[in-house]
Amino acid sequence: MTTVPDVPILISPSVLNADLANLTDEIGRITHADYVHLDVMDNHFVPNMTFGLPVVERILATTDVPADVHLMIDHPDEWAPAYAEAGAASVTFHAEASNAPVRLARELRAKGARASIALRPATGVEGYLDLLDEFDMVLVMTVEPGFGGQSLITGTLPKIRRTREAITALGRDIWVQVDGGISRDTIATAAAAGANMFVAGSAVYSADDPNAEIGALRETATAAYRSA
Ligand SMILES: O=C(CO)[C@H](O)[C@H](O)COP(=O)(O)O
Ligand SMILES: [Co+2]
Repeated sequence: MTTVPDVPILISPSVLNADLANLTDEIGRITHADYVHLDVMDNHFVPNMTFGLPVVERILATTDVPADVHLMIDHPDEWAPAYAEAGAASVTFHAEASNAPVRLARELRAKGARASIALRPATGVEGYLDLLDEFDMVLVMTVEPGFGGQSLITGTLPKIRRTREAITALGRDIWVQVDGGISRDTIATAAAAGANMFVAGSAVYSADDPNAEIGALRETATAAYRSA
């Protein structure tokens, strides 16, 4: 982890585009990561399906890298607490899917996880600014959730900026995560807008040396965040 004034710069590789039949080995290739990002999809909230709690539990049991679970599922109020109970360091649920985001965040925190709320590209942050204190992180989706390997939607950058401004005004240590289309070409823009935690799937797993790629991403983001 690198820290710029008050803010840790964190790289969380997504295993979505890794070899899902060899997850232990694939996670073993990202030992320089701060977190491992686990995309849970249910084929209802998004038009794709990955893995669920039993697989996440096995990953948690076989890796020392803290897990950053991204739930792209309906009914997170019902399902998310089990991921915290299983030992995920951070649990992110979608604002669009939750009926009671504050209650759920409190439950996740009570179970020892960082509580995080995700916003699809079309979901504004304004409705959540008064609730920021209830969360440890806001995930600003930089692609439509569902698939890896997409291009970052630049129209999401103002939302990253607005979220960071509100957090700074509050004076709290709340992280801003970006997810989707993050690579050496785009990470500086997202960091300069105020993101401090970066999910990168295809950029890390298509690299010959995933750990070297993580280092390069972290270095670029740190420089961009500092100079913003
Ligand atoms: O949540 C996600 C997709 O919904 C993934 O985390 C994300 O897309 C990572 O993949 P890439 O870095 O290849 O865009
Ligand atoms: Co994700």
